[in-house]
Amino acid sequence: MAAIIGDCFIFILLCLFSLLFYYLIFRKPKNSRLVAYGCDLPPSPPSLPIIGHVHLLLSSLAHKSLQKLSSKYGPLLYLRVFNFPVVLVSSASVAYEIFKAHDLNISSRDNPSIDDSLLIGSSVFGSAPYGDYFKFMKKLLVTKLLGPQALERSRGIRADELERFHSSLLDKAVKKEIVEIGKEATKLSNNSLWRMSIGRSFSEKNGEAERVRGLVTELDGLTKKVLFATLLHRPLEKLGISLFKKEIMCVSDSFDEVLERVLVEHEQKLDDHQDRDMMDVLLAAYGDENAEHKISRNHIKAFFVELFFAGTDTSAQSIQWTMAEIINNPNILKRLREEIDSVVGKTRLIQETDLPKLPYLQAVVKEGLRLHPPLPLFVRTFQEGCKIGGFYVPEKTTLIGNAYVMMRDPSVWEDPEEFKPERFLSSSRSTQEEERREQALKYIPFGSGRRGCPGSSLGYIFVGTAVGMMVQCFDWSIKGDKVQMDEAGGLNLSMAHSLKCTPVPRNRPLLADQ
Ligand code: HEM
Repeated sequence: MAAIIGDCFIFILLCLFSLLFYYLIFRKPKNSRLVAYGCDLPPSPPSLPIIGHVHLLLSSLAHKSLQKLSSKYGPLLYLRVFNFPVVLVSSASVAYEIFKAHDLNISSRDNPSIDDSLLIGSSVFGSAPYGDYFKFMKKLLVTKLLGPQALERSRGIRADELERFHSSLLDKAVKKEIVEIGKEATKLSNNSLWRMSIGRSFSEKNGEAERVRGLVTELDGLTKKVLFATLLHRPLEKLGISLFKKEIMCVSDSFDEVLERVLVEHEQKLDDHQDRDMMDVLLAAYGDENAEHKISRNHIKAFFVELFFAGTDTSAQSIQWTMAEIINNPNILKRLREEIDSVVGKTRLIQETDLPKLPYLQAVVKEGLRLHPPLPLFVRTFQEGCKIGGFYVPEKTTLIGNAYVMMRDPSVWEDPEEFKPERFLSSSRSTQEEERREQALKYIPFGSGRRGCPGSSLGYIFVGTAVGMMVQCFDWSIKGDKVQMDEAGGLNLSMAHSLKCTPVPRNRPLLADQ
């Protein structure tokens, strides 16, 4: 063990010396573009020699340490990862300016690339530059999976999965077992997404489903390392170092194995399929010499990894956080229940078509996402130099937007730390499109612009129906008076103590029907 620590230490020292060497030899004089733009770089807080602000960006609750930084030094800051520029944005007004005037400029993410990896690299949709490949995949994603018509077609699948979720909770309630809400919610979003995109879910019986969910969790655990690799990849790339390659390739290979099986299964049935799912369409494009965009097998697999990573845990975390808030606020639970009982009644399960008639439930979901955005930071790259807030931002600067801070900004939100769904019921909406957009940017759990989340409607459905069903059908008892709401370290905002509670069935007539 001591030898490993010693090796690591020597390795880090070597890296630092090489970087120092690089920094001293290749450091550019003050950017000449500054003069052309006639303005200076954004303010920069004190930094450490050589490494700059790396330690702040990589702290365990990065969104919180960046929150401290912005509250002390301002909403637009210039940071350094060694000699590479990062701009940190922490206010809605600066974010608005960026998305309004520079959306195209920030529509790519300059992530590190490990050849053949399905997790990071050029085949990954979320890392793809804003170009032909991205546009081709996005069009497919909207028409086959996430757009309004596609969601309408797949409604039955989600209704089925919601019923399965309900039965599983009921079973646990009868046995008086404790439920881990996050785990159950992951099953719901994961099964629904697989069935919606490849026509089947993985079997619970032979442990296949558990294994696939485990891979998404492993991927989740890697996010911090991927952020680390992303922030450091430009200095390290020059030294030929690829961070965490072994761990990343290990998870990537396991995904590869699962997805190759599904691909082969689809290839065998391709000719018989009448109603083609997303994988069929991608396979057809893969085999078509004249396809609008030529894609590889790796592109297809990487696309599915991204989809499940982006869609499963985000929705499950939101369900968990929102339920925790509801359990901690009995008045909100009471009001929510009254609304659901009056609109849905007590003899059938809530459905997603009920959601538009349940404004308070929608407000509760939005408030959950405001206080606990599953992705508190969004990361992009400025492709070209530009002027923001009167300051110059050089080309290839990494943009980090702190959505967590923007959605708790006391100058914009009343009682920002409190769970108050009513704030989303007020009808203070402006009719002016511009003002509406600016208003919207104060609320950005799904990011914004061309690279904003394409799954927001599905996300609202997952969270709204799951939370609605749990409130409609069960009372929830917990150990102690209150659920602990501490945040866990990591790139995704998860609960430090996962929500565990016991369901107690509520609606007798509904139970009798099931
Ligand atoms: C409550 C649930 C969800 C939340 C809070 C969420 C949030 C986000 C955020 C913050 C981003 C980055 C946006 C940016 O950079 O501006 C993102 C990207 C993305 N999300 Fe979601 N998401 C959710 C559910 C989903 C679902 C259900 C899917 C689809 C199955 C999905 C697919 C994606 C994809 C593919 C991207 C990458 C988009 C791109 O690079 O252009 N998300 N999401």
